[in-house]
Amino acid sequence: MSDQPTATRSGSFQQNVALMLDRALKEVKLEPGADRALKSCNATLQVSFPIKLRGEVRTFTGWRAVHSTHRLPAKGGLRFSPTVDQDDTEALAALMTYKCAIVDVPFGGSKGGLCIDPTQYDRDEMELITRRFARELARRGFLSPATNVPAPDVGTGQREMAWILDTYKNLYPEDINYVGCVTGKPVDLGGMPGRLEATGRGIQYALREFFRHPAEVQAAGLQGSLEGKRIIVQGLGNVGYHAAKFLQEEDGARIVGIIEREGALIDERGLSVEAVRCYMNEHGTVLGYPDARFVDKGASVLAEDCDVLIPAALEGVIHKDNAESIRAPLIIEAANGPITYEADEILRGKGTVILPDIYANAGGVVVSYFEWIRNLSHIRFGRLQRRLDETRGEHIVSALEMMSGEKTPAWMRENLIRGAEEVDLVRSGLDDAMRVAFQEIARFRREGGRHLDYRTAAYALAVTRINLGSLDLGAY
Ligand SMILES: NC(=O)C1=CN([C@@H]2O[C@H](COP(=O)(O)OP(=O)(O)OC[C@H]3O[C@@H](n4cnc5c(N)ncnc54)[C@H](OP(=O)(O)O)[C@@H]3O)[C@@H](O)[C@H]2O)C=CC1
Ligand SMILES: O=C(O)CCC(=O)C(=O)O
Repeated sequence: MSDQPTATRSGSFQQNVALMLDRALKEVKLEPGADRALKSCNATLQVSFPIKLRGEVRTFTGWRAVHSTHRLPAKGGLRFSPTVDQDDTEALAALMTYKCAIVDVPFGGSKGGLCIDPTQYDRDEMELITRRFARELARRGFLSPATNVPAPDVGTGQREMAWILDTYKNLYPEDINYVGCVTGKPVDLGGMPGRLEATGRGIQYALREFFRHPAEVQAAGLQGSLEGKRIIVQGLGNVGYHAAKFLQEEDGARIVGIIEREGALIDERGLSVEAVRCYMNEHGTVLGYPDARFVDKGASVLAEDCDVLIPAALEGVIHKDNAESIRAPLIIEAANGPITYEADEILRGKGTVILPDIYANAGGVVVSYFEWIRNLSHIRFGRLQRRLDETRGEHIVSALEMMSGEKTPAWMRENLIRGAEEVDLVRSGLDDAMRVAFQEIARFRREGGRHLDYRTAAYALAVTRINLGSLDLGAY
């Protein structure tokens, strides 16, 4: 029944990322040897720590990899999963370096992970374990607002970020910027409205931008807008749920398939994302969900007919053994590394258009950047000018009414006088980041007569931006 991760990958996650980088490096001129510097992690910390639980001592192992420090802090999520290991953590840290460069966020790349199955521990036990892990990271300089700032990833969320923040604050109360030691924390504790859904929102904005370019849409064998497009999403966690929900509710897309751990739900008429999520929250599974066809072997649904496929769960789910069967003409990588290098080659050969992870799922880190700036500036965005903007809006409405002698319609009045709330500013900044990055990648892939796929162009553009001249070249 269970549909466990099906990653059949030749080579490790890191080797796959390195192969993708190699392909892009053919498009970029670098100093000799610089490619090796780009492939290796600057530092990886491994910690193992014992905790007494349920009358016995249990030992937990975790990692925090720092891929690059050309900008500081190094930034990236923290994953709690039984499959976490050093190789995956280092691969994910490298992706963070390229991702930050693509969306022009001034961070180095980092990622962390704790090898644990969070479902096996209760809330108090998880708090104990998370706080201890945070202490191990902080004591060794792998957690601080200046050098290394974690965020949520698989198996972690606002709750874990709050525990980490509190642990750091207790260790370093004299650090006036302590609130910025993590992002993705609860809004009450200095988190940013809009960060929770930011990665999913970024997927929506990336797709909207793609569909604003008819030539790119046509090249994918599609036409029109997102309205009515048939979408299959894998993983209804933080990223997958928000992406699918916004695309359905705000763009009129039809979610015809949802693939979860225990199997998949299919409905050609469109599944209600909200209803499925509510069912999952209540029952802990999609098993037994009414009003949809259930497919036992969920991963097989990746190959079902649809317009857009959104893998939003795990790495390596599209691999050499299933790539040929994928029918979606457009794949947007909401997860990190869902397509292996070999599968990517097969899909490219078939003409499948892939919007790569280092662009597509960057919405999270973009809003993390806003959160970190807000924390360092100790003031919420818009606090100083919101009422001023509203007063100016009222003056404009009064002037219009005086000149025209007519009453302004209520909806127009509301739009003109309402000062932006913080979440409006966050969405606007995120939308801008996703639009600009898409346009830059699209330009780069065609520049000088080139005809690159989006992934190769994104990697090449990132490497160009990382500006090797500013890397740590030992000039100390
Ligand atoms: N959170 C963020 O801001 C960002 C996340 N990402 C990436 O997005 C991906 C998802 O992260 P996130 O949404 O945060 O993680 P979550 O843990 O919130 O969600 C992952 C979802 O995938 C499901 N899942 C696990 N295994 C399978 C499987 N074999 N088949 C189908 N579904 C499965 C999980 O089910 P279950 O709960 O049963 O395990 C869960 O619903 C990861 O690759 C992450 O690195 C990228 C950028 C930012
Ligand atoms: O928000 C962040 O800092 C990092 C998000 C992340 O881990 C990712 O983009 O993979």
